[in-house]
Parts: sequence; structure tokens; C-alpha cells
Amino acid sequence: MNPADTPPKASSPHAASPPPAVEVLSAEKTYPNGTQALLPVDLTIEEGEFVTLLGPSGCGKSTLLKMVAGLLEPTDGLLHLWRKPVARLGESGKKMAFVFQSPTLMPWASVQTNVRLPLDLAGVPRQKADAQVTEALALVGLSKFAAALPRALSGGMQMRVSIARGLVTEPDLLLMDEPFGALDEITRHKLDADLLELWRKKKLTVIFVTHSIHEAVFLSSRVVMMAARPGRVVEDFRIDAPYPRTADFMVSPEFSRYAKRLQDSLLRASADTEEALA
Ligand SMILES: Nc1ncnc2c1ncn2[C@@H]1O[C@H](COP(=O)(O)OP(=O)(O)OP(=O)(O)O)[C@@H](O)[C@H]1O
Repeated sequence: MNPADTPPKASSPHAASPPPAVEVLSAEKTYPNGTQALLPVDLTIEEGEFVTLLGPSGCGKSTLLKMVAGLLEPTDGLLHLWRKPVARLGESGKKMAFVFQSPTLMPWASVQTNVRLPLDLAGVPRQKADAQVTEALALVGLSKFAAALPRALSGGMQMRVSIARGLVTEPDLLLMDEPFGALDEITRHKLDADLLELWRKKKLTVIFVTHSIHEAVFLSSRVVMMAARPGRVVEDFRIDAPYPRTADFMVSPEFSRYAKRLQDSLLRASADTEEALA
């Protein structure tokens, strides 16, 4: 065998580490009306991370998330998922799903039909699709509501349907834009805990947008802080508390320390924003 054909040894760092799930390479965004929503952002997210984007209103969290999803084109720079341009993600054998703030369900269709939508659009045969829908509904605890119409469900349950619709394609990357922002606090805690369970069980990579410091500390392995006008990344925090995280974690001194660090950072980011406005 020619030495050049020798496969890399399993012990080489390159062979051992999978490619990053997400690479944002100097990606920036200016909207057609001239709003500079994001200065060039560089961000690498490894497979399996739970990353939260936090920052004052208008700092470009949604813009960044939508660029990662391929829903928005960057004005300049590149976005790679598993080392492929977003539009060619399929070549990596990986999948992504986006969960919006509002559940956006079809009101006339059953829970089951709503959840099946991405599979129907992808032309997945009915029998296979139905099996995947059954599994996704079980994952979010809604098996008994498959035949219900959305209006018969609470806000939290509708959000679960929306998450099931995201999970039904068995994504590797889950992008969530303030998914629980409109829910009451108890429902939100419950969904946060369930989401962590899903993240662990399905070995997902998650990028999550929120305004809540507490939600960010509870969920994340990493928090990326952003500032506005123009939008940019200003700090990057590891939340090293072990998983599984329980309600006890939320009342621990460790939790308070992380929350204080994020709060101080958010105040700095907000002050930067106000200075830019002055
Ligand atoms: N389609 C658009 N056209 C022009 N400007 C836009 C558009 N979408 C967003 N913006 C502007 O870009 C900036 C970043 O917006 P973006 O929604 O990404 O911020 P955000 O951090 O998600 O805000 P929020 O926390 O309020 O949801 C803001 O100034 C916003 O007004």
C-alpha cells in the first residue's frame, strides 16, 4: 500500500473528533433597508452542545439563528453545518429542524396531521410517516392527543405539538427561537426539563434563543451573549454544571453564581446598546 493511502490512525485527533456541527465564519447581515443586524460573527458549535443565544432585544439572535437554518442569506461570510454549506446539509447525512416562537399549527388538522406535515412534504410513505409521528408524539407526551384539534389543547400542549413536528424528521440539529417565551412559568419549566431530556436521549445539538437568564443557565452547556446596534457576539460562557439538571439545581448556589455572571454580562451588553443609541 502506498503510504499516502494509509488511513489515519484512530488515535490521531483528527480521526477521533467529529466535525463541528455548526461553523459561522465571519457571517454578517445587513437587511435591504440598511439595518446592520449583525457584524461579522465567528462561532463554532460542536456536536452535542446546547448553546443559548442571549442578549437585549434587537441584538440579532433571530437573524443569526435564521442564517444557520438557511432561512436568511448572510450579506457576507459563510455558514457551514458538519462542514457543508447550509444548503448542502443533506450531503453530510445530517438533518436540522427549526421550532418557532409560535406553534403555527394548521387549525383545521389533527395533531397527528400537523406533526406529519414535514414528512408529507418530503414524500415519506404514509406507513413509515405514521410510525415516526407516533414516536414523536410519545417523546413529547402527547400520544393520547393524536386525533385532537389544536384548539382543544393548552398553549403548552400546542408548543409540544410544534416540538414533535420538529423532532419527527429525526433531526441532529434543533434550532429554537424563543419557543417557550409566550408560556406561563410553570409550563415553561416543565417544557425546559422535557427538552433537556430529549436533548440527552436523542444526542441532539441545540441552538436556543431566549431572553431569560434563568432558562439559559438551566438548559445550556454554553451561553453566547450578544449586544445590539449593531448586533454582535460579545461574550461566550461555559455552564459546566453536570446533567441531568433538576429543580434542585435551580435553587443551588452554583446556579445563582452562573445567573449573576450572565446578568452582569447582559447589563454590560445592554449598556453597550444604550451607548450606541445615545
Ligand atoms: N426583515 C427585516 N428587515 C429589516 N430589519 C430587520 C428585519 N428583521 C430584523 N431586523 C432588524 O435587525 C435587528 C436584529 O433583529 P433580530 O430580530 O435578529 O434581533 P433579536 O435579538 O432576535 O430581537 P428580539 O430579542 O427582540 O427578538 C433589529 O434591529 C431588527 O429591527
